Amino acid sequence: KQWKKLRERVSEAVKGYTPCNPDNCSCHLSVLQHDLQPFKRGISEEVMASTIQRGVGAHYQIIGHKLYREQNCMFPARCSGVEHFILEVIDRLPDLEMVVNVRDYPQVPSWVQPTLPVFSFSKTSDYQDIMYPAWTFWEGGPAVWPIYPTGLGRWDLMRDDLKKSAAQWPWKKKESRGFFRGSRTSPERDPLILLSRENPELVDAEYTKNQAWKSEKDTLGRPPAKEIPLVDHCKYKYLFNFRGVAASFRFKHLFLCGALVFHVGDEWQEFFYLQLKPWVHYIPVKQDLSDVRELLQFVKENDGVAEEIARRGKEFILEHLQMRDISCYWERLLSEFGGLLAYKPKRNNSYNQIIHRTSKTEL
Ligand SMILES: O=c1ccn([C@@H]2O[C@H](COP(=O)(O)OP(=O)(O)O[C@H]3O[C@H](CO)[C@@H](O)[C@H](O)[C@H]3O)[C@@H](O)[C@H]2O)c(=O)[nH]1
Repeated sequence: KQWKKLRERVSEAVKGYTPCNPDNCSCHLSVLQHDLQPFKRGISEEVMASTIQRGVGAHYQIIGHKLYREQNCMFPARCSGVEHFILEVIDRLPDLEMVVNVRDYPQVPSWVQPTLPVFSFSKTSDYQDIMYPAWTFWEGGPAVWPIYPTGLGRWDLMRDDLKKSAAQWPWKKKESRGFFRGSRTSPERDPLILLSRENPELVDAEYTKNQAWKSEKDTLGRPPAKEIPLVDHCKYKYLFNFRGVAASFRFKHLFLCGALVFHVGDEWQEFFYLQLKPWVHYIPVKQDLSDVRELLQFVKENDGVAEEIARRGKEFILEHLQMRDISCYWERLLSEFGGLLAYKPKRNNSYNQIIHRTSKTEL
């Protein structure tokens, strides 16, 4: 009786949910249409020039199916992760140019006019950046010692590893506990760490180091915890996702464990988040975590409901976040963006052509 309301919330959400059309990455299409809306009357050469001049990202040009970039890229591995996908689809792209922000934080606040076209991987509704699939689907993700020394990447390989681990940890074998490992990139994570210290049976959540770690203050007064690879998260039923600086890359991985994802806060987005629905695919948790105890209790006492949400979440990522969906999103995004340029971009001869030795995902 106590859980009637929450059970109803789940069944209503499931009833109201229509699975999206998997053809041509159409699932995520409304996101790029929304992001490109401010530019529907065209992007002039002047607007593009002032975007480039602001220096908030790397200036790319695609001319005659070749990719060129200004010399500088703030994070070369991130640029490389972006270029991988562009090169995959370049034969089908029109001539265009764009500015790609490879920092974590978005750059185009909604209140600033005119809206400048800047591509960023993540934003909140306070920003008008154009979202693109993050570099980390290929390379350039955060380096975590000793588990991901060269940086989190290769979503294709990660998908396989996580699927294998999920098979070893079917729902019935998983431990009925909340789990989180990560660094203190946002203090919004603190309440879960504190809850774990108070009630380790309910949730096992600890801070690890990142490159910015200086003292125990950065791990909330305790020594940093040992890093746990994402595949080893699969032995727990309830996995937590939080924003960090911007969105956290871990969100997509957690689903593939076949675990129930507790998604804290709903401000920070990546291009695929919109199609994941609260109660259908994951458990939404208030940003201040004030409802987390109740939610953990609910899923423990309604194991069948929890298992079904976890199953739907995993299925969504398996079906709609494949490597081909990433390439397809890039292609549609850049094709439509190119169509909005109100001028013909001219090649900057000081830029080098970008050629990757392996630009095919299968290699
Ligand atoms: O023991 C651990 C610790 C971390 N991770 C993973 O390592 C990645 C990095 O984790 P964390 O240090 O917590 O950073 P995040 O806050 O998730 O991500 C930061 O780093 C990203 C790339 O730099 C940014 O885009 C985010 O906005 C920023 O908050 C995540 O995928 C974690 O799941 C593990 O698998 N096991």
